[in-house]
Amino acid sequence: MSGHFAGESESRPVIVLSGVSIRRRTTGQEIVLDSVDWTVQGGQHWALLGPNGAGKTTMLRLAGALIHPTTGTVDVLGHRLGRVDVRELRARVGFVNAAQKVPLDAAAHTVVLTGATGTVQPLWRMYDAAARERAHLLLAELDCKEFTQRAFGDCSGGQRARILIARALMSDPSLLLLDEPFNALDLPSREDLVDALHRLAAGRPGLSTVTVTHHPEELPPSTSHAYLLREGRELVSGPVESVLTSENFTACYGRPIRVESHDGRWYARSTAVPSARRRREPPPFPGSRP
Ligand SMILES: Nc1ncnc2c1ncn2[C@@H]1O[C@H](COP(=O)(O)OP(=O)(O)OP(=O)(O)O)[C@@H](O)[C@H]1O
Repeated sequence: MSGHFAGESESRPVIVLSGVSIRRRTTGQEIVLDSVDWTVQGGQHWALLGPNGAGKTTMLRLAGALIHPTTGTVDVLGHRLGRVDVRELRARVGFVNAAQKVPLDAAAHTVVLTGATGTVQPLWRMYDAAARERAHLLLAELDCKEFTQRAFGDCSGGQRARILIARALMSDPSLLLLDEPFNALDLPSREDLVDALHRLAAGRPGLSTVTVTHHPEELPPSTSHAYLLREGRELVSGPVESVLTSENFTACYGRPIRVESHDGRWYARSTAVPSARRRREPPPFPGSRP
């Protein structure tokens, strides 16, 4: 199965947003994205960060050909939105989000198979032996070998996240979009997923990924670039080490934040004393002198 459109090559950009704005008429012409430019090259691994409501998911949905811009142009895998059959294009992009509808009683292996047809329910007649074997291989690659026959609904949050990534890889996409894949994972599950994404990037040089997250701690060491978004506008973007800085995070979130990197991983913490804590003086010890 080929992961490329005819004429598509890894040296070409896989996502290009040029002067993209999005306005929501339903919310009184609210500007969701404002003149956003963004280029993702083949093999790059991007993190999209920014405060709640900054527009991260909207950018991801543009890259997944799920929505169109109000103004500006969006090219995905070399095809301009508005001039291409988006259903065909969507089938070439792996999209993972928590809202993905999945039958809870379906086995993990079945859920992965449905990625071949892009359906919620399995279309059994469409899956040949090669597809079934591929689903097994992807589950093994994502470290899910032991529970291939376990019902999706009985899997833990971390296991579910990895199963959904395996599902998204069934169509052999050259672009994988992950919307808050670490949501509600405990620490060991988070670390397993970080490790899985890192191995995925290392094992598939042609694959580009974009991960929306709130926490730099969730970024695998393979993350090559980052985009900081604030109120629908680019604050800064580029190579990860030039973007994930204390100065940029402080500007992005409007409070002092220290960002550090160790062994390829990233850590952020607020260095501000919350005003509520500052105001609340500790009560005096009973019997203590003023
Ligand atoms: N379908 C919609 N209709 C109206 N407004 C929308 C719609 N989708 C998103 N918005 C608005 O667009 C803005 C950006 O939303 P988006 O989900 O892209 O932000 P985000 O950075 O992913 O936020 P979060 O971190 O909270 O998930 C928000 O103000 C949101 O309310």
